[in-house]
Amino acid sequence: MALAAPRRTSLTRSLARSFASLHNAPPQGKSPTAVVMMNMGGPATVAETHDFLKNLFSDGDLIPLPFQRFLAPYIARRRTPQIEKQYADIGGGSPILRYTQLQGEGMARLLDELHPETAPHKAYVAFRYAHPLTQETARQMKADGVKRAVAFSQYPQYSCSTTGSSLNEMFRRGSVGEAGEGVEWSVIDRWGTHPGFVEAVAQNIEAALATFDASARKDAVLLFSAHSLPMSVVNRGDPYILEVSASVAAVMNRLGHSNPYRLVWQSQVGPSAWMGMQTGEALKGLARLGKKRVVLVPIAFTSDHIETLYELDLEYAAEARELGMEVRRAESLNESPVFIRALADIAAQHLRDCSAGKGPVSTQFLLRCPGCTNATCGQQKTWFARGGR
Ligand SMILES: C=CC1=C(C)c2cc3[nH]c(cc4nc(cc5[nH]c(cc1n2)c(C)c5CCC(=O)O)C(CCC(=O)O)=C4C)c(C)c3C=C
Ligand SMILES: [Fe+2]
Ligand SMILES: [Fe+2]
Repeated sequence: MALAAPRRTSLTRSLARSFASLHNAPPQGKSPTAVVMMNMGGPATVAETHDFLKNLFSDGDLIPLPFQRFLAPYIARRRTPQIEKQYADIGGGSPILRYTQLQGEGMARLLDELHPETAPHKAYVAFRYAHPLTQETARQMKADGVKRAVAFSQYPQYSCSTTGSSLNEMFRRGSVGEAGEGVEWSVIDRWGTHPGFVEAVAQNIEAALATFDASARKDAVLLFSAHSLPMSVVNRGDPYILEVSASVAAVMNRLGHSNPYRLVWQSQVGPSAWMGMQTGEALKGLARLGKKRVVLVPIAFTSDHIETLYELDLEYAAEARELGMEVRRAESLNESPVFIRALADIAAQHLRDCSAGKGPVSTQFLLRCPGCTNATCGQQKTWFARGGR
């Protein structure tokens, strides 16, 4: 199939780089407090898919491969056509940069009001596999003369394969001065039960439920769907499964348990064992049991991506319709003002805690997975716990 022309052709590499810093330029003389929005990123155009996949498969914190330097480009090349088609089908690229930019700008503006002591705040985007890459953002921070920086994971729930990988990369860059000399760092590593995040998700579920006939609404099953994790990662003690479950429990409490629900897992890659039950299988099972109304709820990512726009909306929704089901999807957090306020609140509380002497990292952050053998994880945690020194 011919690929659709990229819709966001203006989102080229150079433009993406200029998005590394988002907020208004700080007043002359006062260096900004950097709030670094860390996430995996996605190809802004179809043409960037190969580089995105190559960076992703080269990351030993996400996918440890034998002979990684040789195998990663090979796997990326082979996988590119299939994934290019998916990005073409969702409109020509990933919207993650656009939404992270919008969320970061809104957050920084609110943060100036909520915590004027550390103003001006400036949001930076640091992606692990797409532009602006962590190293590009680090250089921008150095150019801006940043002296105080908050590494703010944009994954609500912590996994060593996601947040851990982003922090490892920032540690590798920051510890050799790429973000500037003597920068004081602190970390926001997880916030999956923050009331503002929970409220934003709950409101999107309520909006989806409202589209069903009033008489049928109460019977609809809420199917929370999160990116799965290989069992090898789960079994070394990674906290992601627990933390996603805690998010779901908090959202259901906020909804007053208005509907029956399950947490299921999507997007597994390759032949190894992954956390289940898989979202597609769960839909089939519910249809078999006569449960024909479902709301799919993305719970582990803060904006749309191929897992929502392609896998949930195109693949699973089509399959479910064939099974005679009525499926809705709760909107991703994207431009939600409730969510943007939550981000600002999380950052403000963190800065208050730092000022109160509670230290640059959370207690939970310091505990490595019991089965972790990745030396960088240990060095990275020690470095951030010392404020980046
Ligand atoms: C919380 C979210 C995510 C976790 C946890 C996660 C773990 C994880 N992912 C892979 C392998 C791949 N993931 C890919 C794409 C992708 N992954 C996430 C999120 C999480 N991944 C997102 C949002 C995306 C899509 C990005 C976008 O559209 O903007 C891919 C590439 C696509 C593909 O080839 O299918 C791979 C590969 C592993 C191995 C893993 C845990 C160890
Ligand atoms: Fe993934
Ligand atoms: Fe780890």
